[in-house]
Amino acid sequence: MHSFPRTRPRRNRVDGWTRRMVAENHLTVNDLIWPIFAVEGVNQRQPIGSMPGVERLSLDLLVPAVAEARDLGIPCVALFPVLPFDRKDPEGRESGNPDNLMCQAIRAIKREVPDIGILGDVALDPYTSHGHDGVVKDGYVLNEETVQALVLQALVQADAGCDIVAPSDMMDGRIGAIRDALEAKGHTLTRICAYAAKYASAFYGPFRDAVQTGGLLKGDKKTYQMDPANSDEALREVGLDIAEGADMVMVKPGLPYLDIIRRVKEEFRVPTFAYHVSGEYAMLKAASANGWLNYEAALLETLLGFKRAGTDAILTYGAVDAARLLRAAGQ
Ligand SMILES: NCc1[nH]cc(CCC(=O)O)c1CC(=O)O
Ligand SMILES: [Mg+2]
Repeated sequence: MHSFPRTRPRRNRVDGWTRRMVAENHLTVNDLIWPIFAVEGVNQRQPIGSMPGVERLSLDLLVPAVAEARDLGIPCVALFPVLPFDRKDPEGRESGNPDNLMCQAIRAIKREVPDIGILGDVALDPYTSHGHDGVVKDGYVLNEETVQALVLQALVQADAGCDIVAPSDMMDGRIGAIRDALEAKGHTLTRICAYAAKYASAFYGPFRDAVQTGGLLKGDKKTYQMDPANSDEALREVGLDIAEGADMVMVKPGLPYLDIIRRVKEEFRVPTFAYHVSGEYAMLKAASANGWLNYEAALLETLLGFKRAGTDAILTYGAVDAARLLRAAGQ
């Protein structure tokens, strides 16, 4: 005797309105943070070979691009400076200059586009002549000396009007040191987004092209960034950063670490961001350039995957593309 299934999951997939009604997760423009690269000069628009569609922009072009992102409803941009080599030194001292490119960019954006958030990257690698995120001695990145420099860097950015400082260096104790310094200087509402679980990843290659540190870097960052083998350690790192005063935590890279995002979110229930990093973006672009996948569809699916894993916001080079697609879809 033939029997029919009483429960047919396909019934709820039969048409668009049902699918919309039963969808468990949603991607909106409010989930997007757009990383951007600033360069010195005027009328500079420099494409980055390994990141098609991404450009380094001088401030006269960067500010209107940020205004466009604001008009699309993107809540926040993440700022990265690209310095000429002659402004770099072994200690990365330009990072603490209150009039450096980063601070100029923050002030220009706050003046012209006050209603978008600015997340300022705090790390020494764009400023050091060796490309490491810290002060190096005998081949080792010194912790306390580096933290001191990061505190100064965070303070000049906060003074310039940065809303969120985001240490991406992975030194121990830097969140507490930065929090204390911000409080002492009256920056009580400046938020800290900790790159809490940042892995020593092969997916940062195109970013190092973008900030022109790849050719400088000797060795790797394995003595400070995390081992991709580890997962419990990510929870310890996140726990420490929250205890030290982080307002938001980040997992980086994104797709290969969705399990980490899920564990962090379930364990701590704090605002949890993911960084869909340069190499992940480059993969989508390269495959779509070959006609092997559809960039738009794969981007939106990827970003929705971050939401499903428990992410509150996603740093992605595709933020403007995604915002336009969401708007066109009426979302
Ligand atoms: N402070 C370094 C930094 N900040 C953001 C990225 C990578 C971002 C990306 O790949 O998109 C890196 C690279 C690194 O650790 O070498
Ligand atoms: Mg840590």
